Amino acid sequence: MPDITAVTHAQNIRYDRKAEALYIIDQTLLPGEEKEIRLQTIDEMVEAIRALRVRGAPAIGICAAYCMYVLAKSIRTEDRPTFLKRLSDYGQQLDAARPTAVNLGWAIREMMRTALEHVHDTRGQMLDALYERAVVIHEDDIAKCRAISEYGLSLLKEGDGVLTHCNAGPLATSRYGTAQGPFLLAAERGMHIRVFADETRPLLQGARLTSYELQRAGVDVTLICDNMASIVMKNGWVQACFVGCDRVAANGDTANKIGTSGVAILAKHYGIPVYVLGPTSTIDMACPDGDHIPIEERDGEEIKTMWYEKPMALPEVKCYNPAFDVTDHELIAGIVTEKGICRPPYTKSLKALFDDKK
Ligand SMILES: CSC[C@H]1O[C@H](OP(=O)(O)O)[C@H](O)[C@@H]1O
Repeated sequence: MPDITAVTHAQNIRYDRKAEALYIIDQTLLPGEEKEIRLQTIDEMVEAIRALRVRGAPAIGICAAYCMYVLAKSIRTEDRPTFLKRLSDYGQQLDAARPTAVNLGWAIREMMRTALEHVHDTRGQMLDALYERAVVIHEDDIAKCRAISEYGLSLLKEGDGVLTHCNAGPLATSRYGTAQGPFLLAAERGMHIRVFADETRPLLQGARLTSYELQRAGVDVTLICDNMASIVMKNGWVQACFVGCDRVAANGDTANKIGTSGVAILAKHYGIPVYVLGPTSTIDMACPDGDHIPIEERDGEEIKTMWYEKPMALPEVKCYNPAFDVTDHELIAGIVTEKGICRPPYTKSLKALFDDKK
């Protein structure tokens, strides 16, 4: 029996205030095992982000915010300059774990700003402020994902087919998700949307996570290999593509999981609109275009051996394993944020989002 709420409200990141402990669901074990692990030390936190035990731009930011609180509590000094230096050093180690998702650095800077704002308070008052900021970052994302899901669903009608790439559901965010949020909202409302989920080589976020989330929520999901995207589009089964984002540049160029730009190029060929869905915290107005987005490169073993009983290539074979690529803004029909759907020209429509903040 589908349990939509169990999916939409899955606690991928949980801070236990009584136990004073930070827990995450280890996403590297899904879908076979749903296991919480505790993050206590900087090394455990960096490893968890680097190994994608916690992953997805918003989720990484939320986790980093709680990590900064946990680390602040571990700094035993009453000398405030020393405290701030040590917390800043921890923040730099966390930020270096993965370079592409802008939410990570954004959350760390937000926590450092909070520490500075309370530098003349007592230690207890500062720690309370840091905890409260982490909770606000977490709860804001819940509200943002809900709004993004509503705007995203407004683009679809009963019976539509949608192709998605990688995972941008509750596991990658807080609740509902971004690119997958509209599908869960549709399921809640009894609306039939057919989702084609790319497996998303090499780490299989689509196979392991998206199909796991959508199947359990009772969404009509079909898992395909990445090289099948063209045929499902050609068959007329796809009316739109919904993808997440890790960093959106000021001109609308968007970094997302490797393979996204290929999906967008295919979609343009078949006349299918591509929508990027993500919170404004993923938009980097200081980044002029996609050429300025740092692209994380990962270990080639993720390609050659990670999922196979026997290696699929000779050990000496070179690999190229970028974790993301950049989709040109001209291939994007709209960028769906919690503030609404931005349409081209993005240099204007994205800027307007932040002008609203004033
Ligand atoms: C809601 S952001 C999800 C975004 O993050 C994923 O990357 P990763 O699995 O490496 O953290 C992917 O790019 C998704 O679109």
